[in-house]
Amino acid sequence: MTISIWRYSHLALAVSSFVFIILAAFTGIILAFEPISNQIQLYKVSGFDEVTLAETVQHLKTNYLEVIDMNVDVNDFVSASVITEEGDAETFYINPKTGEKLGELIEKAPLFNWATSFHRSLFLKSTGRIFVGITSFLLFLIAVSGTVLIVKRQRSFKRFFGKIVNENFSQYYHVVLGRLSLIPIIIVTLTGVYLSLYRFDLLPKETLIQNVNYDEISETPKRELKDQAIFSDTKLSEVRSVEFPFSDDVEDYYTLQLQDREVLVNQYTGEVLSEAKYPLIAVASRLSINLHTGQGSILWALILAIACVNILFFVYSGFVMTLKRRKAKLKNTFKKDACKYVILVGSENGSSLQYANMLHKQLLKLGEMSFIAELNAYSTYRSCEHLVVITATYGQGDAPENASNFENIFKTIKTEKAYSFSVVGFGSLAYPDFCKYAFTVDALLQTDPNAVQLLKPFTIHNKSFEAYTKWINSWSKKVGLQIQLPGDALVESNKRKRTFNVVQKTITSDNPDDTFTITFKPKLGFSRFKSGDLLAIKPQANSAERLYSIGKVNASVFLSVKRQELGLCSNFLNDLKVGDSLKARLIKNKEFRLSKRTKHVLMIANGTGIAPFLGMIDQNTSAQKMQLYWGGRRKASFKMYKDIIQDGLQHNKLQKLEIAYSQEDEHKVYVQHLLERDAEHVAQVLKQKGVIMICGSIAMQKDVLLVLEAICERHLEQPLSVYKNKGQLKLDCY
Ligand SMILES: Cc1cc2nc3c(=O)[nH]c(=O)nc-3n(C[C@H](O)[C@H](O)[C@H](O)COP(=O)(O)O)c2cc1C
Repeated sequence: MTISIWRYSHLALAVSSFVFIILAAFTGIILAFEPISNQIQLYKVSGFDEVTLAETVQHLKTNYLEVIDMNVDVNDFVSASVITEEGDAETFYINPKTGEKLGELIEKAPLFNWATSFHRSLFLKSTGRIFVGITSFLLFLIAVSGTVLIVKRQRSFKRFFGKIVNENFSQYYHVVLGRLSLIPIIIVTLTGVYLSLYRFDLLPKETLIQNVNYDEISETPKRELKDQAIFSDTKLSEVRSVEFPFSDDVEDYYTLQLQDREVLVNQYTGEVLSEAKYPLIAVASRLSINLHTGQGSILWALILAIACVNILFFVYSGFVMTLKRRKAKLKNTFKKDACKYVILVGSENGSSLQYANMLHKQLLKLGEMSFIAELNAYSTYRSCEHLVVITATYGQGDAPENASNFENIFKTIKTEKAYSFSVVGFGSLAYPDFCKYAFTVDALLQTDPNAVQLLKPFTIHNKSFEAYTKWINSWSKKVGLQIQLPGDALVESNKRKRTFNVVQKTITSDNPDDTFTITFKPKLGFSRFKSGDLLAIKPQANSAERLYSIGKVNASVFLSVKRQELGLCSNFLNDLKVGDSLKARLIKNKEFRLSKRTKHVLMIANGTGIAPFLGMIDQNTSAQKMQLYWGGRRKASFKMYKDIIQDGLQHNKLQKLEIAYSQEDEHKVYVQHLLERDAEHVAQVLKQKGVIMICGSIAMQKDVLLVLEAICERHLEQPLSVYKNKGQLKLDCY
């Protein structure tokens, strides 16, 4: 699949450095805990910020025989190297307010020692340091290319932190965490590169120059430390270290390392003999070390640790996405001009490609000549009789990456003979321009005089396999083929099957629509499923699984099934009798579960789509406000659901029931008509954070969504996608 130069760079950089990145991130997590463990040691005294340098130096001079130096570290712990009254040379933490010993210096734990060496050089000395420096730079480039990809995805810089639709775990968190970790990662990589350059002396040299005029040094006027301005006016928090005079000789002075400069001070008079600002390189090096290691700040160290964990996640999720994209490869057996069927695909992340490949493979299996290509590779197809375009939509109704040039190429190509075309759009209702690019392609194809539209553009929300199967059925009927998709590949996981006993079943002939309800009790009392989940049934050992939306009624699995004349699974279920058992899989369908926190839910269904809602009504113990709009053909169609509904109404589990019959009166009434009639009420449900759930046929879903879109625009002045993004619209149509 063609990918953009930015995505390619992002991927190539990641592939070339991921082993080093993993090692650096892993050791980085360990090292982030070093400054944290240091800081939680209690060597910082209260009121530290108020202590003056004069106070501490005086205490040190009084308490010890000799003082060599004193240091203040990033944690504000003060240490001193002294000769004690007993004549021992010692270095320890002191209380700056008294000069007394507080404790021994913190020794670096062996784990941190190990991690530091590994993180810096992978135990490979200079060679390792070079690798680590390069890895740091590559990670910086990965962050930059990732930023460009996010900007492109969001279609503008301004929307960089805008909402991301959660369609896929890896992709969603790769982007969301990528944005959050961007700044820390850029800082940690740039400082890493800087420290490597510094270590290898590749930065310009700047040295600190001090000029002491030894001829003018004088012992008078002698002053007490507290009267020497440089000591009494300097707070300890401004000091990095103090080197004490080596002897009483007036030419030996104090060397004060302050935060921004070095000052040399006459030990008798307190006169500043010389002072110099640190060179920029030294300041930058110190800042780099602090930013890179998190020294001195628990918060920053924690941010760095989280960024390192995120880096490990990016490696994982990046590879998951790449493998998914690579899985969707295009393979042709025949030449483009020899094929009767041509499938063109517009895809960015590979899922539409997988679906298109399924059709391509099934056509080849049936002995048909099929050719598959990306939309950007559009060309002449001499033997093409049926063109199928399967395309996703990106941005604001734009083409996916591998279809970006299709419109231009299309305009340059002249077809020579008649062909049929059908367009399938993959998209998501979470975006305002649902499957818009599919409609663009359809309109474009209509401009070709040789092209005849075989089917209207068909839209698929959230990669619904059921919806795609439905389209395949319509299309294959039109072209005179019998295509059966190997659904297992997409929907079947390795989860184990359970045994269910049939405890209730209605008789199909009692219902005017050839529909029945059937209830299964899971064996061994299994009850960890919810209304809205799916039951996957294989009617025969080698057939594809069929999925049914279930209701949980009386802790059992409740299905409503329409028997199809030639339907393998519906007839298999219809032949079951009370007492029979069945092996099937329960699939969690999180997207169509009803949260207990939802206060108000408006349920819309037609036909057998009522099943999950009957379960939700039956389970409604938390006083949720439930309203049901159901569409059926005749009054008799409703009979088999009546008991559960009446029980719901009686016990106030269901507050409102609206039914639309399409074949009872002269005028056909459908659910969307009732919704239109109750437009203000529907708008109120959304406005008050209620949820709308739709279950049933795709055709009904389409009509209902059009009405809901219009209601949102008219009454709420917002597109429906806003509510979809907030989780207030849940769909399960097939
Ligand atoms: C950044 C982004 C933008 C999208 N924009 C739209 C859109 O405008 N309209 C739409 O219907 N779907 C949109 N989608 C959903 C995709 O079209 C849908 O997930 C599709 O199945 C992806 O197919 P692919 O994996 O073949 O690229 C968008 C998805 C992403 C990640």
